[in-house]
Amino acid sequence: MVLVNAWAIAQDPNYWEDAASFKPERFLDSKIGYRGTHFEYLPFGTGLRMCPGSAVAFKNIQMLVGSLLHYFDWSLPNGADPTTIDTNEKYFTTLKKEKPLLLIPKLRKPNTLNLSWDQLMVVASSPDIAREFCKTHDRIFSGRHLPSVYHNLPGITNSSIVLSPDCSKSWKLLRSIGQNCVFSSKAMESNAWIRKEKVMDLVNHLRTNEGKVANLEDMMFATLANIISTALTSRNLFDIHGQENNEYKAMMALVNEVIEKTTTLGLVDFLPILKGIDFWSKGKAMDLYRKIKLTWGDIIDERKSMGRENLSSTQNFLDIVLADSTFSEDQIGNALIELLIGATDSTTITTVWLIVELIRNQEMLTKVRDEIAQAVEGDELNEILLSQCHYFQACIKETLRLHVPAPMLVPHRALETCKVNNYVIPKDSMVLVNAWAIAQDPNYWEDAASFKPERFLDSKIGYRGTHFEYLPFGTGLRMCPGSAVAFKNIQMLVGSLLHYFDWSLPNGADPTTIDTNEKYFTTLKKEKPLLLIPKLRKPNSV
Ligand code: HEM
Repeated sequence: MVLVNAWAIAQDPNYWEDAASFKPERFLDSKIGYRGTHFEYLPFGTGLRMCPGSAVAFKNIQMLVGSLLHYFDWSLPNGADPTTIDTNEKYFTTLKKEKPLLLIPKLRKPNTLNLSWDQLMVVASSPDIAREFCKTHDRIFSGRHLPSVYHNLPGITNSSIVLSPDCSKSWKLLRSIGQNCVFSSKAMESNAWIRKEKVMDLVNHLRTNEGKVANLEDMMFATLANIISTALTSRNLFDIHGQENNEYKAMMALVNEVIEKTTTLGLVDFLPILKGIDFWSKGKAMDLYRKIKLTWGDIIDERKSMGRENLSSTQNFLDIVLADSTFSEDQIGNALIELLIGATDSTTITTVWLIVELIRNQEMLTKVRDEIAQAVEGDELNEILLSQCHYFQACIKETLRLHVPAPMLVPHRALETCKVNNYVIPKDSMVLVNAWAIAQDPNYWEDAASFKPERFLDSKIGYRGTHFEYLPFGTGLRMCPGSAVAFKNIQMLVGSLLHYFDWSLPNGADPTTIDTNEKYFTTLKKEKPLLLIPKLRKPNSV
């Protein structure tokens, strides 16, 4: 193996004066270029295997950084001194800045930036305005903005429910297949065994690991992923008992990476002017395609090998889309990934906060357990019995109010110019509904910052999008179709974990001191993982 140490060469004091300093002047009036003809400077290599993209890279860097410096002033978070910015590096095959580059932009000359290059954004922060956007003008605001990463995945929008740019034919087709296989009351009833089986898999795993610290967030995520992947494809994604296996870890990393890639917005989402030089999204898109194939490739191949006749008899989501020749394999992979993310990410967040709130409030926890025990009365826990537990359901609703998992829902897009509340909202504006602010509004919620499940007892307020002061699942045409599924999953999963186990914090810490910091990007999660120790409450009841 022959390595050319371009780093050492570029630091060689025989060729570079004061080599460790950043001195751009050395390149002024110098003939040294990056095309591989000056052997003391080889950032792109040289010879036959030299990087063919050197000039493209140079132009991209020039345009991207040039625009960012021209249009914005940049400061460090918390007003830190720019000269103190961290310059540590990390090295594997490339040499990167170790910590992420976090900076705050401020427009330098607001008038020099043509507004049509910007993305106009409108935020609805009260129930009345949310009603205007999502009920009165529902159809007009039923578009979606496509995150930049998807601009580079041709054809993918035709296989999307969440990100379909409008309520297109393929959106309707996929929503109706989803309705048949997952969302409808009939589908939920026939999938009840899946919920129970996957939750009991987790209960049994915890039983054999009694007394050991459990990363409950990961385990609940894996359980929810198995519930949805079994409903969609008749296969588990995770072996819940093999959490130490490399296969489990690789799948967890893969799914988390896909979630991060599809939900993270890039700079180009806010500054569409950068579209032409957006190599960040292009790279991400190609990687995403590969990851989606890795996640579902085997499962799709397996189902295909069963032959059409057998597929139609089983009738899960994958079988139906495979039998219908409308979708390519890439598109099917995308539809599956989207439903996997939709069904796991927000639901896991809610299960985590529900457990945190109940563990901090022992009185409420006892009330929930007594209610479940009374409903079960020596029987096996099941979702029909759990549906009689009104206080527990009120706790779930209150968790969805106080910890709205998608605080701004999923961004909507104006399909036409429309007047709302005397403001003209131009076509293609991004519309966000601030469901978080609405759920904290003191005009609608007394003592809004406190966890008080009682407020939902004897209240008509439900989560189906008809009460505009409470919109955890959105409302209108683009409302979450999985709200009832999510509710049943949370009920069964958390109900079982509380019924079968006592939970304590590692190192005997006081449960009231459990960390409740949040982190926000498109969803609002508990910042640190939920680590708890299970102890069987009634060993013979499992
Ligand atoms: C606690 C759990 C969940 C929460 C808080 C949640 C929340 C949401 C929200 C806020 C939206 C966007 C609504 C809007 O833009 O107006 C959405 C869309 C969606 N959700 Fe959920 N969701 C959850 C669980 C689920 C589950 C379990 C599934 C599938 C089984 C699912 C599938 C979807 C899909 C497919 C969409 C896209 C709808 C469209 O654009 O037409 N979600 N969800």
